Amino acid sequence: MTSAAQKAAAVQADPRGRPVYQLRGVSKHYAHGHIKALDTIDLTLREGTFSSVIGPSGCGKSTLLKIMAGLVSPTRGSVVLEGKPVTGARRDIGMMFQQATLFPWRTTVENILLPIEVRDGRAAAKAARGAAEELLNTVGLKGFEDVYPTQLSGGMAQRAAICRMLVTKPSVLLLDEPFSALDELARDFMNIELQRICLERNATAFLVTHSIPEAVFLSDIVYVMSSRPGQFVETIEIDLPRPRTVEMLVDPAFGQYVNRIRSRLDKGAFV
Ligand SMILES: Nc1ncnc2c1ncn2[C@@H]1O[C@H](COP(=O)(O)OP(=O)(O)OP(=O)(O)O)[C@@H](O)[C@H]1O
Repeated sequence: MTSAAQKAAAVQADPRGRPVYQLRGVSKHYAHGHIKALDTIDLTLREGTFSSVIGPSGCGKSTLLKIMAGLVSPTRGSVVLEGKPVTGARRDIGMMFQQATLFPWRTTVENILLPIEVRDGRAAAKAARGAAEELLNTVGLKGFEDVYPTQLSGGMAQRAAICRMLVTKPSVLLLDEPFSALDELARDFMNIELQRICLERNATAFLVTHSIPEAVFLSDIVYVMSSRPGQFVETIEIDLPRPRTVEMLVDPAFGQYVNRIRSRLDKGAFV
């Protein structure tokens, strides 16, 4: 069988989708081994799935995300994305952080085009302006192309940051508490936006969050992490229909998932 045929057979054999990201035995120590941040993480992210990790403060969630992004090297273990080891920043990875970090001297559209400008130069960024405007349109920021970040609300700035993440057409999205600085209403709205974007693009996404309802709302799979050194202590598949809606936040089935994760965190993740 050819490798393409083998791949197709493997996908057919597993209805959950093609493995995109694979972490095997990933551990991370800082300070010459004095701080053990992560311990033997195994993780497979499948194409088109949304996964979250939740755990106590300082358990190693951001470290895990940075290792996946190629920004930090693991002490042990391997990280493979689309069959190739992750050894540094990659074009096919999109990232979003708690703060939008837009440059105040650049307009909204210029901020969105920055990754293309840095990567491919000014001419390429100029040529991509139409695509950037299209993205702004899809997140409800039509008409804000030429305003400066100080004129955007927190939610609008994060929507611009989503566009900046998507403009290079990444195949995976790594999200480090992207909406935690927003108020609850704006956060619910942004989570619905994020879900829509991921479903439309069949994106593979991985989210770090402190919010149990947010993890349940967005995810197909939630990984519960122990306190440092972080290990996965439970993997919970969220079997709720998509698209998920705000009404589902008060659904008993939703509440059961939230309670299950909360009790797991109470029971062991903090010790
Ligand atoms: N560059 C570093 N050098 C030394 N120690 C570090 C470094 N980065 C993180 N740590 C330590 O590693 C542990 C895990 O940190 P990390 O930021 O990954 O946790 P986290 O789960 O994301 O925390 P939080 O939920 O509070 O954001 C912490 O004890 C932290 O102090």
